[in-house]
Amino acid sequence: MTNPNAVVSDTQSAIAMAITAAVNYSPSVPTSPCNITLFSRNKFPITKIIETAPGMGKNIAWVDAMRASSPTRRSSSEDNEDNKVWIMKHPSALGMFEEIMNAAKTKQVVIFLDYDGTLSPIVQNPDQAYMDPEMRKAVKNVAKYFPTAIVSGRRRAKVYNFVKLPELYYAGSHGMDIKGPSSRKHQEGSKNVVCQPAKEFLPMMSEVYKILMEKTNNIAGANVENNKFCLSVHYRCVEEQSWSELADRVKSVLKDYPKLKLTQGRMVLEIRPTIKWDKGNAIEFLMESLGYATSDDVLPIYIGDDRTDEDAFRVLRKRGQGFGILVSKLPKETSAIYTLQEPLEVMHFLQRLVASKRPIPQSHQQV
Ligand SMILES: O=P(O)(O)OC[C@H]1O[C@H](O[C@H]2O[C@H](CO)[C@@H](O)[C@H](O)[C@H]2O)[C@H](O)[C@@H](O)[C@@H]1O
Repeated sequence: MTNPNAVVSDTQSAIAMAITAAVNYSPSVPTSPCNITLFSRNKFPITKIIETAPGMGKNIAWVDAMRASSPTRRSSSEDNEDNKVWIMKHPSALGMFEEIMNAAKTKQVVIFLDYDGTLSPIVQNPDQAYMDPEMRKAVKNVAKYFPTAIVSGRRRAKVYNFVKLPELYYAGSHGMDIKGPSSRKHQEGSKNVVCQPAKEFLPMMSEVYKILMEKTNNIAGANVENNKFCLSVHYRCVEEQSWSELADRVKSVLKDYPKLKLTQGRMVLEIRPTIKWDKGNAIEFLMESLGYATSDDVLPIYIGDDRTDEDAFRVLRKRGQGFGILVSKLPKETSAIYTLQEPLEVMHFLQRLVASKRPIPQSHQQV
């Protein structure tokens, strides 16, 4: 029997590209949704923005666009070589921990954390992407020493319900809904931090949500998630032969809403306002709110796993400050500097950050 909330492969979303190209997946892998683990070497191409509402041509079906960007299968020795080169370019943040700490020595570290795939493993039912209590404890401890923000595609209230730590900053809807902590020791007055750059889109988003629900309700497995300033149409549990139909229906809705655009994440189509505001803008805003807009004495660390996190990695690169850390087991094109393989490693990294702040007990000190 299928476990509706089984942890699924980080790369499962890449099956979108591999669906018909037999070379791209093992024939022994089952193809029905929600009980499968399919493999692809690179999920990044499918998470890019694929089209915006006004320009959606019938000929460039999104599934085809995804197929076109699918990597072809290569021999495992080539894979290993790729992995080696990639990991040299983006070393493990755990392996480089001392270097990171050296860079942080005289600076205030600020922590930005993506949620899905970073703090919680990817699961089939988005409503059940729970956080491990040990991970929660690690995040809670980190926030005792460093200003900490969650930056997620989820609606802010929903990601808060998973994380449940009032001392953090939360940027929901891919950064379009930011709020400061309801309790925080680091920054007095920070509870007033609020930013909703797409506020005027709210009635439109509610309207489109209802229409999408109606349009997709007879496609088995389709799930529309209302993330307030963006909408997620999940197809992880949709039979692959219906993906094209689902995409067509979503696109047909968007034809009437030229101010909305369609982007793609892991097994999810995302509908967002066309405004230029992403996770990168969100971290700029938060850095400014924390008083570090132009400071040299700050070291932001952003940990995320998805294409949307690349906007934040790029901002850090541009600032020439801090580090982006990509959570991935597979080589991917990224603007992050370091990598961690999975949420478990994220937890270990956070725990080490906390340990680095704790005084060494006298009995352990070297003389
Ligand atoms: O920015 P994030 O916090 O990473 O949020 C991005 C999207 O995450 C969620 O969807 C993804 O995770 C689900 C649970 O593991 C999985 O079922 C789904 O296939 C993934 O796409 C969330 O449900 C979306 O609303 C977020 O936009």
